[in-house]
Order: sequence, then structure tokens, then C-alpha cells
Amino acid sequence: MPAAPAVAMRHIEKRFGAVHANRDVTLTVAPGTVHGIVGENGAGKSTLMSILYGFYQADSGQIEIEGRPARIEGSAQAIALGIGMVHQHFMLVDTLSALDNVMLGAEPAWRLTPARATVRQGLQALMDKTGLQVRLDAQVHDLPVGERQRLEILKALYRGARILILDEPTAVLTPQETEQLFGTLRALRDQGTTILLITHKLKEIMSLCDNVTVMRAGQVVLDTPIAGTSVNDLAQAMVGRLVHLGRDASARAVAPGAVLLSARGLCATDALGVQRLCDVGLDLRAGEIVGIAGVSGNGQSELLDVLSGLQVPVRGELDVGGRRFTPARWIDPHTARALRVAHVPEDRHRRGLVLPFVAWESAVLGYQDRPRYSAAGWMRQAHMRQDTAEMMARYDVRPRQPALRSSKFSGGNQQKLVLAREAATEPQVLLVGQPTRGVDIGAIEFIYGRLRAMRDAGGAVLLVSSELDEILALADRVVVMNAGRVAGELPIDDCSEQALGRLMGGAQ
Ligand SMILES: Nc1ncnc2c1ncn2[C@@H]1O[C@H](COP(=O)(O)OP(=O)(O)OP(=O)(O)O)[C@@H](O)[C@H]1O
Repeated sequence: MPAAPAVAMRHIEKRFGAVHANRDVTLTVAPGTVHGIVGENGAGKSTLMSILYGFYQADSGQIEIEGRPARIEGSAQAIALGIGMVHQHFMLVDTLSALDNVMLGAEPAWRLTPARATVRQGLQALMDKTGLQVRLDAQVHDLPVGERQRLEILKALYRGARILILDEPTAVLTPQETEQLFGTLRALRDQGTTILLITHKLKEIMSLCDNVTVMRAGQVVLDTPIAGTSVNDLAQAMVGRLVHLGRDASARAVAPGAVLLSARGLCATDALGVQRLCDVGLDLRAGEIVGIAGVSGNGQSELLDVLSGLQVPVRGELDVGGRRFTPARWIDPHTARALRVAHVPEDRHRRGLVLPFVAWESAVLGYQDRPRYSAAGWMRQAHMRQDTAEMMARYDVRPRQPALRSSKFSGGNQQKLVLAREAATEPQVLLVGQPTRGVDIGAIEFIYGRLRAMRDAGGAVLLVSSELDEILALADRVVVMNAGRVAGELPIDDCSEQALGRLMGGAQ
């Protein structure tokens, strides 16, 4: 007799007010397999997994775990059933050590906290078995993202997870960290763990998963073994049409025009005084997209921060909008906007939006003192709402509700809202970081179209992305950063993954 499914969710229904997030969803996951869940932003993937983890309760439907009916009313019950979840935004306490993070909340209610030595021993054994290496005594805020994620997985396994849910685990990882994670997940699967993986990266689904479920508008539209499908089939099932994400050869930029932004000799340090940018110079011309490639953490984020006025460099010069800035009087975000320099930040939660604000408030952030939005000290809310509704229609932000809190939109829809806001002022220079992180392929195609349109209208776009495919699809020339310096620059026609990879690794 075949083993019972590790997870069977049947006829799951979930509504949030008017939003029908899950409609009659049935999902069956075989034990010891990696099961992918894909779908557009807002398709209902996170909702379904949150129901499985007890974070939300379904309005109706049944759940069976390893063949037994289960009522999961909270994460404690999910954990008791052997379910673990690694969220997109990690649930760790930054100021505690890795070891303390595992101990926190792991103690059973009926007895005292287990001794540190016992937990340490248990974790060490798990690390040896799974290859998930974490420095247990380091404080979480000192750990790189990949190591924090390993800690989250380790924490779930330590609590006995046999079913592991990962929500877009690679969105924040470098390609190397992604490879490492996949190695671990394959090993865990071979040891019998069942893995549910939400991702927007269809190549990842093809390389890692045994089966995949595609969701669209709250429903399951395809459920298939990987062997019977392809990236194109999945894309078509997700968005209902063919998607083109490659280079758009027919729409190459005309020859670039005047220099719109010029930076020279930028040097910047972080809060601890460590040098992050070292003598970086850059010109952005009208009608070009300049891609900044590099392994994350090599100065790209600091470059965006310095150019957008969020950070003052220790040395360097910036010419933009007919003005020159030096560290004594550096550009600030307000001035940047006045000079038609817009910024789509890498971290939409911390810098792009104010999550408790409703969408129409987030959609005018930074622009609220424009005459259209403020008169004699009063906010002109009607204009803000009206413009937000138009932005939402133009950028297909779903649900189209300007009065919904920003936090209630799915990640991809939040991203579209930020981009819509920054594009609304028709900037001359657009500084954009990780524009499609967590965004579905249909929306990626749309965002690529918007960025190209801004370039074709004579704007200059600086694109920082950790996705090499994205840079190759969009950029007209590519600047590679390594250790805070410009390691080299290549016109797009000379860019191969190998050539870029060499520069990213520090070769000249
Ligand atoms: N707490 C909530 N209150 C109101 N609406 C919600 C809530 N959580 C989710 N939604 C809505 O339910 C729908 C499904 O959202 P969900 O987060 O499950 O999508 P998703 O497929 O995971 O999207 P993404 O890929 O962007 O993360 C969306 O329309 C979302 O706005």
C-alpha cells in the first residue's frame, strides 16, 4: 500500500473580506518529496501555507497530516504535528545568539528550559547530519542572510519538523547561497523530509522539485510531476499566456545622449567604519539602462544609498540636475526628488512603504508636499486616492483597493505600488534596486516593459540586481562591482555569464 500523503489539504476555502484568497484548493504532497507551489502575486500561495502552519484558519475544508485528520489552530499545533515553516521575513531575534534563538520558545510548557549544553549537542548532531552549518554563538545580526536562513531551517528541524515549508527562500540569497541551500534541501529530502517550496523562479522548480502545483486567482490550475512539464508550460498556466523575459532585441536603446548623472571618486563607510565604497565613478546618460552586477554585499546597496541621498559618502562628487554635491553638502532624498531623481529601494518593507499606512498613503510617500497633494497645510486626500487608483490600474496592482493597508498586499503587488509611485513623476534618473524580488513572472515582464519605456523616453536607469538574467535582459552596459570597487565595465554585447562571473569574482 502506498504511504499516506505527508500533507493532504482538501477543498480549502479562505476569504479576507471581499478577497477570495483560496477557492476549493486541494493539495496532496507525497512524503519525502519536494513539492513546488507557484503562481502570480496574490494567487493565494502564502495564504494556503499559512493555513497549513496554523497562522490562519480555513473557512472550510479538511487537512490530513501523514494520513490523520488534523485541526491546526496555531503554530504550536503545527509544530506538534511535525510541520515547520521558514518565512520570507525571518522570525529571529537579532540581538540574541543563534543558540538562544533555537532555545527561545522551544521549551515544552510542562518542564523547564532544556540545558544549553543539551540543545547545543542536539544542534551539533543535526548540523552534522544535514550539513546546515551555523555559528551557534554568533549574534544573529552578525550572521549573513544565508546563515540566518540555515538557522531558521535548523530551528524547525530541531523542533521535530518532518514537513518543511519554505516561502520564497531564494529571494534574498546569492546564486552561491542558493546552490548551497538546494544541496541541503536535496539531502533533507533523501533523509525523508517532505518539503513545500513557494518560489517565483521556475528554473528552481525544474531543478529541485518532484511535483508542482500552480495556483491562479486562489485556485489550483495545474498539478503535475516535474517530468511532465516545462518552464513554458508553468508560465502559461500561471499567467494564462506566454511570457517573454529575455532580452528585447527589437527595442534596443537609441545611442545614449547627454550625461544626466555623474559621480566621481565615491568612498563610503558603514556604521562600524568599514569601507564599503572605494573610489567609485559612474556616468548615467539619457536613454540607457546601466546594470550594476556583483555578488550582493560588494557595495551595490551603498552605491544606491549614496546616489539617492540616503547616505553621505566620506569622499566624492556628484553632478545631477545641474548641481554639484560634495560630502559637506550632499544630496538628500527630498532634493533628489526635486531634481527628478527617483529611487525604488531594495527593501520595500523598510524603505519603500510604510506597512501600516493604507495604499494611497504609501503611494504618495515622499511626494506629499507637492501642490497637487497639499494646499495651505491640508492634505488633498481626494487627489491622493484618485492618483493611487490610477496607478493601481496602470500597474495592475491587486486588489485594486486604495484604502487597504499596505501590509495586506502580497509582496509583488507592494513592489508594483512602489514602482508606480516613483515612475509617476516621470523621473529623469531612476535608481532601482532588486526591482523584481518576490515578483511573479507576469509582473516581471510588465516591470521590464516599464523600465525600458523610461529609458526609451530619454531617462537614465541605474539597475542594481542580484539576478544576472535580469541584468542581461535589461542593461545596455554592465558595471561589475567587487569589494566596493568597480571591477570592470562591459557593453551588453560583450557580456557573457562567464565574463561577468570572472569580474564578479574579482578578476580584472
Ligand atoms: N491578512 C490579510 N487581509 C486581507 N487580505 C489578505 C490578507 N492576506 C492575504 N490577503 C490577500 O489574499 C490574496 C492572496 O494573498 P497571498 O499572500 O496568499 O498571495 P501569494 O500567492 O502568496 O502572493 P505573493 O507571491 O505576492 O507572495 C491577495 O489578494 C492578498 O492581498
